[in-house]
Amino acid sequence: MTGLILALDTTSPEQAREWVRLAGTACGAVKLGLEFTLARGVSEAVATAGTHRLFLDLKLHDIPNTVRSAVRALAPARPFMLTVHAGGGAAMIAAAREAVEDAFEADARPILLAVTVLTSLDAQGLHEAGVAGGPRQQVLRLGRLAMEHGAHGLVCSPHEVSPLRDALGASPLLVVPGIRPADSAADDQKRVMTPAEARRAGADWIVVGRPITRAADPAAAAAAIAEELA
Ligand SMILES: O=c1ccn([C@@H]2O[C@H](COP(=O)(O)O)[C@@H](O)[C@H]2O)c(=O)[nH]1
Repeated sequence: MTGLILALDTTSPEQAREWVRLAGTACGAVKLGLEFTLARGVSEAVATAGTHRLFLDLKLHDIPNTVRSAVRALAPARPFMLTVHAGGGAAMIAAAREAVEDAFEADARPILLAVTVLTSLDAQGLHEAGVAGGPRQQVLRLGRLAMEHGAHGLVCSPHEVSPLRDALGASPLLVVPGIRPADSAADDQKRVMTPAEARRAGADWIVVGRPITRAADPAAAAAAIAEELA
């Protein structure tokens, strides 16, 4: 069963709430990230998510001590999921996990996700950043590292779901952006698949923003994606 997380990329709480209303029961959680929280703060993110499960996608990436403190600071928000960059390394991921264990109440611990390789990067983008090997190789390397050092799951593109399952088995929760319905125009997302393809690959959750929020009819777009996942 693959769930839909709606990415609410806006600075406006009113707009975010309206998208959630339009998506209705199609979405199983909502994601608020840097754009919203830098403009409005974490408390407003919590208020905007309302009764929906909140994925706080802050992609923390700093020295271990700073990330540990930042994760601790998120405890009052009680997010359902939160993200760190796997590229921050073993000690940073372990520090984030320590904070999840010691700062959150047992029934409110978030799922700690490590972002492997951003879905906006293709082989050329990785090469320009000095990474030898393609996205698949790098995702597998970082995915293994993150899971060995305390992450509960990984953020990856739909193209790496199957290789990750082969390498790491069923236990990592795989959360997958880079989702584009068939016939979508090309944009900044480079490693993409349709919702149905991601479901067949074995994604636990797909993350979808603009294909819903920028659609002429967001409610219909969300319903169509939910249908592909059913
Ligand atoms: O590798 C990553 C990690 C996170 N994201 C986030 O997902 C959504 C995708 O939105 P779309 O509008 O569907 O492209 C967005 O909030 C990103 O910050 C990602 O795309 N890729």
